[in-house]
Amino acid sequence: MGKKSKTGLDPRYPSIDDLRNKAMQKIPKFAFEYLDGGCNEDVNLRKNTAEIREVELLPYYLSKHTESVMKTELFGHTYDAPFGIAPVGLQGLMWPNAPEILAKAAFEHNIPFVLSTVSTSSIERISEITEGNAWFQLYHPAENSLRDDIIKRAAAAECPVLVILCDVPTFGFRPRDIRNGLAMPPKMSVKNILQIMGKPEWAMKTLIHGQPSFETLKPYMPKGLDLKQLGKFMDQTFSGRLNEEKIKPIRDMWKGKLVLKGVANEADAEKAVRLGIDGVIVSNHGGRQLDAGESTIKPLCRIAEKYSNQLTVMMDSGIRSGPDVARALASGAKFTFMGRSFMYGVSALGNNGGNHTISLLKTELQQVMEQICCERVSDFPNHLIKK
Ligand SMILES: Cc1cc2nc3c(=O)[nH]c(=O)nc-3n(C[C@H](O)[C@H](O)[C@H](O)COP(=O)(O)O)c2cc1C
Repeated sequence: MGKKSKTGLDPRYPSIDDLRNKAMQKIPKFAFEYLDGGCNEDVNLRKNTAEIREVELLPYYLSKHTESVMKTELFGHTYDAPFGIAPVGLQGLMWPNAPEILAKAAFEHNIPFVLSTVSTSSIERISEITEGNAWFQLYHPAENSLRDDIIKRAAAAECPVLVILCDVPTFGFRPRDIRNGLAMPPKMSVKNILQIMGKPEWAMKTLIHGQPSFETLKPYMPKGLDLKQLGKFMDQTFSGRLNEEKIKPIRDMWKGKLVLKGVANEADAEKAVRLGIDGVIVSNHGGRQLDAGESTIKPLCRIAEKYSNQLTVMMDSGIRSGPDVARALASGAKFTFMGRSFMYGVSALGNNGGNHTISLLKTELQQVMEQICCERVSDFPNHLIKK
């Protein structure tokens, strides 16, 4: 651990970019490129952050200011900050034990942690760490019996929010992963072994924690699958294409809050309202699915304007700083999520990565709020410069 600054931050990493650079040094290339990349030519990946950063905020320096508070009420819970940790698959491949490290940090900071179906810790373990506060993201199973079983487990684990995903009807086309022959567990090609040998801490920690595996799915997987069989199992088990017929029974069965993630236009938001969904995450999966699509800030503005009174409108994709969170909130998001930012943090700093990244984002966001004289998160839209 480096020396701590007054804010509790490690002064060597005062930005998400610093954490990204450190993560690149610490983890094998195949794992870093899986985390860092978008799809095809990475056009949408770059646009996500670039276009959020075109949003400008107005400061009101002479206004009366008492205090700036970033606590945010969402689905009946008051979180300490208006951002959470988005679901990320294969987390333990990037850094051993990553989902548990991040879930613990999220719990301690009182922000939401969302566990992916294909993460490397189980629903039950993450629920234990977060005392039943973690959300769960469901990849849609092909078989109804599997769907029902996983939903029952999420309910038994007391997850308050179930997130269903509509933006993965097909696997994204990701040239780096194809070149790297990315597989779970990692393929032991000569190239990959050489990459692992160059990252001794990652290799040692992976040895200690064991090879990452899909812990939530373990009960349904035949034992001893080789790589080819594992790929076939995943293809047969999940059918990512969501539609209204598939959502209806989930809505009937799930008594908690239901969130649709991956919404990218008003027509799907309209359907979400009709289906009785509680909230949407306007998202393009961090630019990993449709390179020719819009950056998320654009549909966010349209969807928030039209549906904020019927749905809780949230957003992810491209957010890399406190000012970015502020820009998204000013553009109409009630809450925001980040995927890569937290994974860079945990890959760079291990056990302290979650805590450091959350503290960094909170410090930056607090500074923006005080700078522009914004006392409550809900006041951000009053600071938006409309173009
Ligand atoms: C490596 C990686 C794996 C992901 N896996 C999942 C997943 O399993 N389920 C899911 O709903 N979203 C997944 N996402 C998308 C994130 O939940 C989130 O939408 C995205 O990371 C937001 O963009 P950002 O990384 O720019 O913050 C993944 C994203 C990344 C970077």
